[in-house]
Amino acid sequence: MPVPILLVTGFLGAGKTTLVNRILQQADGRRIAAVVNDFGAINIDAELIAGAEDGVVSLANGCICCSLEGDLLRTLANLLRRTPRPEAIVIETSGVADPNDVIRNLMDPVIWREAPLETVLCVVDASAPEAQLDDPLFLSQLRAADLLAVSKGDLIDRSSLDERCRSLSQINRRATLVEAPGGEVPLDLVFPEVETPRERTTRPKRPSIDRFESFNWTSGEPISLAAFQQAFGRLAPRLVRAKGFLATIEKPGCRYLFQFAGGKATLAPLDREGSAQEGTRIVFIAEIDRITAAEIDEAMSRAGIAS
Ligand SMILES: Nc1nc2c(ncn2[C@@H]2O[C@H](COP(=O)(O)OP(=O)(O)OP(=O)(O)O)[C@@H](O)[C@H]2O)c(=O)[nH]1
Repeated sequence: MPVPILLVTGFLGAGKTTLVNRILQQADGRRIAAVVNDFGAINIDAELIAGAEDGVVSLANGCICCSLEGDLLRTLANLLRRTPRPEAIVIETSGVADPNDVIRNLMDPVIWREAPLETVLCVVDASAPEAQLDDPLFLSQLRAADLLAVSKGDLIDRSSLDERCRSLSQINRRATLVEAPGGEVPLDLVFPEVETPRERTTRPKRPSIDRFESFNWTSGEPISLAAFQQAFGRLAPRLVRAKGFLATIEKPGCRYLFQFAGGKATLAPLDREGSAQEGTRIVFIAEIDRITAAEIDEAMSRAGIAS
């Protein structure tokens, strides 16, 4: 039996991992394998994906549309050799990935026969500034999609959400658009169980342009939350995305998930046992030349935090 692939794309911080988690929670015993691509060297997303019946494979420190394309094909081949085989495979691209390049690789005849690409889903942050609609990477992700899942509608008013949905549908008229608050999407749209997955056309590969860079910051010791907030406040204006796990002095034994996306920072306790020992690991993502590793270290140490 061929194993259908769901490809999840979307801009940095749009809500891809949140949506993949919701899908896996609804899987109801179906053996779904997840392949998760983190642009940064620290595999945060793979740790946040819980409940993949058939396991999570993490591809970190690069992008499956370019530097990690061989790793993706090898990973799929390994998943397809498993006994029993997964019933479906979800691939979450990194937010910097151009899905066209991933789709072209998935159209490799051997992969296509065994694991046809069934659905390309793009998660779109409804609350992102309107300027995002002109961003070439965003447009590439949007246009490649069969299904547009609009997240973060709760952060804007109803008429702005309707307006944004209209604009998105105009850019990609072929795609089905659904609102996906907190990553919630109807499973029958995600896995439509079509007889013959549709043929896709992709544009020729373009030379990859390095537009974003990531920085890892780690500390084996618990850090002061108040100091971190102070340091992060200085760094935030130059960042597109940040995420990571924090062990804090204020709450020993508790580990936090830190998220910065769409200009908003959140902190939530993680309820994973034994995780406090793992210290603090944060990935910062910025447009190239907006910030340096030394400036991140300097902001941290100025707030009294040592790596
Ligand atoms: N308010 C609100 N927040 C959301 C929604 N969906 C996701 N988020 C939040 O947005 C932030 C980023 O979500 P992720 O799911 O990690 O985004 P991502 O696209 O996987 O991020 P990258 O892989 O880094 O590109 C997190 O803090 C989520 O909790 C939503 O519908 N509403």
